[in-house]
Amino acid sequence: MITSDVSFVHANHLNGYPMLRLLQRQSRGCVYSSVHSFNQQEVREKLQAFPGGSVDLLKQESGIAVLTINNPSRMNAFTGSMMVDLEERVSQLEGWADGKGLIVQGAAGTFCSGSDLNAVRAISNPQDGMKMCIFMQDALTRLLRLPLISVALVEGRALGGGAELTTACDFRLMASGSVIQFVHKHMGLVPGWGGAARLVRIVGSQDALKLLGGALKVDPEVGLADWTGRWTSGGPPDRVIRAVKKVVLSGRELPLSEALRTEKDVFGTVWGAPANLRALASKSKHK
Ligand SMILES: CCC(=O)SCCNC(=O)CCNC(=O)[C@H](O)C(C)(C)COP(=O)(O)OP(=O)(O)OC[C@H]1O[C@@H](n2cnc3c(N)ncnc32)[C@H](O)[C@@H]1OP(=O)(O)O
Repeated sequence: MITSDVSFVHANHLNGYPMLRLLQRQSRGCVYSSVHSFNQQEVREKLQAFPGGSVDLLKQESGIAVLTINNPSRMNAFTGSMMVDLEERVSQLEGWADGKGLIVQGAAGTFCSGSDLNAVRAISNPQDGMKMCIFMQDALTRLLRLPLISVALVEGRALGGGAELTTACDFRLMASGSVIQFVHKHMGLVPGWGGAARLVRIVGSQDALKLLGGALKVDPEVGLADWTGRWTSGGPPDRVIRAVKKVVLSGRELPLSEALRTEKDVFGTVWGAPANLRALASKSKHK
C-alpha cells in the first residue's frame, strides 16, 4: 500500500512581469549568495573531502525525472560529495525546459538515513557545520522551488536529513512499512537543512512540534503524507503543470498582494493558449 501527498509550473514566456522575475530569481542560483562569508565554491571543495555514493539524475522523455540518492552501504546517507552532487543535479533540473515532474527516491529499497555520520563527526565544529547547513538549505530550497511537481517516494527509512529531504518535495508517497522520522533530537540536533521551516508549513506548528520534539515516526494517515492526486494522468501540457506550480509557489512565498498579481500574470499566459482552446473545443465534462 502506498500513501502520499504532491504539487507545481513555469514558462519561458512568463518573462517580463516583475513578480515573475522575482520568483524566477528566487528559483535559480544560490539562496544565500548575499550571506557574508558564505563562499559556495569553498564549501563545495570542503564537502568533496568526504567522498562516497552519488546522487543520480535520469531525465525521461515523458518530462518526469528521477533523482536517486545512492549510497546503499550506508543506508543512502549523504556524504559530502553527494551534497555537491545534489546541488549540481538541482542546477540541471533548473535548466530543464521540458520537465514537469520529479520523483526523488533512494537506492536499494530505502530512502536516506540523513548525513553521513562519518562526515558529521569530522566537521563537528560550528563553523563547518554552519557552512554545510547553508549549502544544503540552498540546494533543498531550490529543489522545492523547481518548476516541477515533485514527489518523495519513500521506501524503507527517511531519517534525520533524509526526513528533511522529503519536505523539500511537493508530495510524499510512503510505501507500506516505510518510516519518516526526524531523529535530530536523538542526535542532540534540530533540523538545519530547512526541514523545520518546511515541516511547519506542511503540517502546522503543533504537529511539527510533536514530530520534532518527540522524534515521532510520521503516521502516514496524518498530514505529512497523503494521497497523491491524479497529476500524472491525462497528460496535462507541461506549460499548464509548470503554471500550476508557479501560482502555488507565489501563494506560499510572496505577500498576498504580490501573489495575487503573479497569479493574474500567470493566468494571462494560459488563458487562450493552445491547451485552453483545445479544452474549450472538446466540450469535456469534469465528472
Ligand atoms: C542532518 C542531520 C542528520 O541527518 S544526523 C544523521 C541522522 N541519521 C542517523 O542517525 C542514522 C543512524 N543509523 C541508524 O539508525 C541505522 O543504521 C539505520 C539507518 C536505522 C539502519 O539500521 P540497520 O538496518 O540495523 O542497519 P545498520 O545500522 O547495520 O546500517 C548499515 C550500514 O549503514 C551505515 N549507516 C547507516 N546510517 C548511516 C549514516 N547516517 N551515516 C553513516 N553510515 C550509516 C551503518 O553504520 C552500517 O555500516 P556498517 O555496515 O556497520 O559499515
